[in-house]
Amino acid sequence: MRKFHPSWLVLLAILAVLPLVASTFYISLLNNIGMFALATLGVVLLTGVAGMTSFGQAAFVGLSAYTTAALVAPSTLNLGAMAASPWLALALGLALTLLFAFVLGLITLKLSGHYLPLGTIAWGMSLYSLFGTIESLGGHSGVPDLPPLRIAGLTFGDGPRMYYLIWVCVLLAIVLIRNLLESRVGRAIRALRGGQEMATSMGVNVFRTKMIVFLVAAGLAGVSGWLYAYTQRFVSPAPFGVQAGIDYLFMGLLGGMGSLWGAVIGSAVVVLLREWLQDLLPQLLGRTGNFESIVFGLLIVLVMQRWPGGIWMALSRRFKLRQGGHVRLPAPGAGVPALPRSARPKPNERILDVRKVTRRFGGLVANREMSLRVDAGEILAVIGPNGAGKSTLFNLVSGVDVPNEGDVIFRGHRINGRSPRELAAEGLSRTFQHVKLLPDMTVLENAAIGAHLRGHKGVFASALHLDGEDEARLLAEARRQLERVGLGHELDRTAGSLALGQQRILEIARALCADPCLLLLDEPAAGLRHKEKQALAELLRKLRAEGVAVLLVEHDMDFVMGLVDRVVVMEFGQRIAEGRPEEVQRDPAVLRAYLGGVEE
Ligand SMILES: Nc1ncnc2c1ncn2[C@@H]1O[C@H](COP(=O)(O)OP(=O)(O)OP(=O)(O)O)[C@@H](O)[C@H]1O
Repeated sequence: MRKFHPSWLVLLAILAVLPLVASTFYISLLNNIGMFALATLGVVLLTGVAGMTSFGQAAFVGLSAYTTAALVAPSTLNLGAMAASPWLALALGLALTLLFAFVLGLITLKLSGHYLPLGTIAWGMSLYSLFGTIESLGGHSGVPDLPPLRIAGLTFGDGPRMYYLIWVCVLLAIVLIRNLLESRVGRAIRALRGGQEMATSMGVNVFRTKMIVFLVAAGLAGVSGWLYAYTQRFVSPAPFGVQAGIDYLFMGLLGGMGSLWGAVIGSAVVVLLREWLQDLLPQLLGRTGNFESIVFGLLIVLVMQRWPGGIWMALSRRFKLRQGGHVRLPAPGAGVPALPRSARPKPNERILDVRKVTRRFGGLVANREMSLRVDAGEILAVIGPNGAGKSTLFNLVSGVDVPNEGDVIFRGHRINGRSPRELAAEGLSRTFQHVKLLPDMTVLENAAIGAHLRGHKGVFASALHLDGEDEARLLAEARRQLERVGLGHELDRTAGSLALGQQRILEIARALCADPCLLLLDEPAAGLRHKEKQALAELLRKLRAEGVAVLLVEHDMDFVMGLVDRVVVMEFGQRIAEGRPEEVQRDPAVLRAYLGGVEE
């Protein structure tokens, strides 16, 4: 059972008491804060957690609000008593919002860089225009006279009852999303920020995961829109334009994109400040105008400059609150059944066989008829001067790139053109030349991303916290691998606080969580101190003894020569030597390549 921090009780008590002491005016402000917070939670999830900037959240709120209005307002479709059911309005509002989000997601989520935010602006503008042009929905004048919300004989006006309903929705959303983010699916969502290459190499279906985030964010906007329609009892296009989409982003930025509570704080700051400034500024300046927008602009610049993590981050640092939620740390030896393992290769089984691969970039031949093989329980290093073609070869083997000619055979199967995700499922796992960890996530969570394909629970089970056993097994596996590589005492630390050497070892633990039979290491010793290199070499020897095949691309000769079984030397895209370290060190072609000449 998940433990709740005592501050939850305090918060619940405050939220319960507020409408009893606040005036009607402040209750309606609190209602607005709650509705904004719901939609902003979606923005935090999309932009803060998954790294996809969206200006289109307001349009989804509007879609749901308009669906509700169309069903329940007497001036619109007038579908009779059945259509006036708030549950039907909620279900249809959500369904339509999710359908739109799905279609828009299909079109825009494959866009990268600034094309995605531009895409969200485009659909935000289109939906806004659509709301204003449908005459049966009142055009730009909107839909008036929605009936109040009635559930189980109770009427929810814009007073305390509505307040409780809105804030129950907000708290429920926070709990469900928090559960989701601390699960296997949540780690995949958070991995999106570490770059698609890392996520996909760990077996994450990047497009599907983006779509999940997108739909969850749209669903939150949908609930917010439904509540909005019943609270305001009037729906017009104005609150759902691109400007409103920017406001949601501001709320997230002000509150803090790194935390779900940032959405609540940002919404509260914007709603309250706007209200006060709208009264105060005209009095101070002696004239009316949209002055609060100028103040907001300055405020955003100031907050971003002073507290780039937003107000929530600044507060939690000030009061030393824990960041990043509570990881479900598995107890050591807690009797959690181990995850099933794939069939182990036999000793000396041929794991990787690269046969005469050629890769051309225009007129440049980066790899020319390159061949090499790696067996189980063997460490092979590929070395060569800068530009020799090592990274190209690494990309061809890891599924990042496809050879023009030749074959890459992995455990007897040709894998040319297979995606890194498919290769991860087959037992090929990798680390990166420039470490790709999620610095704010714990060591344990980072490692557990590697076990993504070995878990099965999806979004609903995770959000409802019905993934207990699956999650316990994944985290126990992550713990086992961290102990295997010597990081068992750092489970709860954030990955960003580790030294580079430990980060590289953490990447190896993450790769091991996938239960690989081939480890691909891209310059694993780069930037390490002497002692860290020794620790890394020790670990790789241990893995070799356990039957793992290791292929590493490396520049550091001392590291390579003292560790590996065989070396392949490349120059100008070709293999110029292959053999045991002591053999290649004496090879005249190798000496020529490295020293520019050899004395006969
Ligand atoms: N995507 C690409 N497009 C065009 N040329 C490329 C591409 N990738 C690599 N090359 C070229 O292929 C050659 C081999 O590059 P590669 O990065 O594989 O060498 P390397 O041995 O890994 O070098 P380093 O040790 O400096 O990383 C270089 O001349 C490089 O400029």
